Amino acid sequence: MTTAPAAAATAPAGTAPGEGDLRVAVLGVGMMGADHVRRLATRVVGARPVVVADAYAATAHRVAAAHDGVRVAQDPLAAIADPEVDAVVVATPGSTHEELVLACLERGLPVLCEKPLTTEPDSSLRLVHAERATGRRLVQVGFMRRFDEEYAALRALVAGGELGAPLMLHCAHRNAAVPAHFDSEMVVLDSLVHEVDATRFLLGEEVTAITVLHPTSRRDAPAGLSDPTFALLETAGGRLVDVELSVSTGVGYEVRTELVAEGGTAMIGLDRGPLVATSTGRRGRAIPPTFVERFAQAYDTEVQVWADAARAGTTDGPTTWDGYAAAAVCAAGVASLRGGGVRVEVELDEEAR
Ligand SMILES: NC(=O)C1=CN([C@@H]2O[C@H](COP(=O)(O)OP(=O)(O)OC[C@H]3O[C@@H](n4cnc5c(N)ncnc54)[C@H](O)[C@@H]3O)[C@@H](O)[C@H]2O)C=CC1
Ligand SMILES: O=C1[C@@H](O)[C@H](O)[C@@H](O)[C@H](O)[C@H]1O
Repeated sequence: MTTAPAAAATAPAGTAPGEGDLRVAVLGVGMMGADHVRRLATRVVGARPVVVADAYAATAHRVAAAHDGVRVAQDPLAAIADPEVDAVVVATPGSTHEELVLACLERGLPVLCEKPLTTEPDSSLRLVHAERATGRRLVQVGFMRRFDEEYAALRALVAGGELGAPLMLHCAHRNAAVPAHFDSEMVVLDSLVHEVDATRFLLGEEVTAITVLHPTSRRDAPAGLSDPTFALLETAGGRLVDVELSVSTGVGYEVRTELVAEGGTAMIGLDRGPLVATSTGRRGRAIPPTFVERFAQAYDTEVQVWADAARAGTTDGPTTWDGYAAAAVCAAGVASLRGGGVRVEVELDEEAR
């Protein structure tokens, strides 16, 4: 199991390009990729974006034009082969990750691959082996919650023993909306995958079985989507984790985790920011609209940790094994869903650990 990453130095706003900066290619500059380009250009110290690539050339040109010194590569493989690129951020959809990460490994480039590492365990396992064959750690998987201050604090509480032995986690994961192509299996592969990694991170043990169920769907759920989804994870130590995933609430972005332990409970993810009271009768804290706002600090720290390690010739953070283990749980989750909510045991190739 990966240990907690060292806290990174907080980057000052607006970092000027410098000699010795890590020159980064960002592949896929949709929502996350464009956000990572902005972060590399303005907040991460010692790294800067130099090349972007996207299946839609117009998207790549629009993102490149917003930042000085960023070129557009013809395609992602050309960006990876570019001699002026030292490291790569992969932010294309999960189905494309295996080919792109393999190309980075072949060139010996450090890579920050957005979650999920891949969308099936077999392809993730191939990346575990391919990275190992290089003799180095080169891949950090984008499970950014590990870098969120609240998740780190909850993990420290568990590790410090103040709450006694953990018994259960209650998790809520709510999106106001998801893209039109999202179906019920993507909720498992793209959204639940974060809760799987958070479980492994917080409890320090593997998930061994999963059950995924659908209660009555909200009537206004998008076509192809039964919403909400309920998942029950069982861990190697006999702990239970329940997860409610709602991805079309229309409200905002809410991610909560409550730990139940022998000696007490602890909850993270309550609404943040100032408590506002207005003459119009509103009183309360704001709910962030999306993950971009809720996890802004986590993404910044994640990319800074990655860049610092890459410049030092190492890699930190979630590993290909973490990506593989999460993919194996999610594949079992999809099997559970297809089987109408049956309990499915998770198969892990322990020899590859
Ligand atoms: N860590 C987190 O909280 C989040 C992670 N993600 C992950 O980031 C990745 C991207 O997600 P989004 O930005 O939301 O998707 P998006 O659809 O907004 O952006 C993806 C971009 O990749 C481009 N693309 C697709 N296939 C390509 C290919 N073969 N070569 C080059 N470009 C290609 C698309 O044209 C698009 O511009 C996914 O792996 C997703 O799971 C997404 C949202 C949040
Ligand atoms: O990774 C993410 C998205 O892809 C996913 O669609 C959302 O449900 C998650 O909350 C977000 O963090």
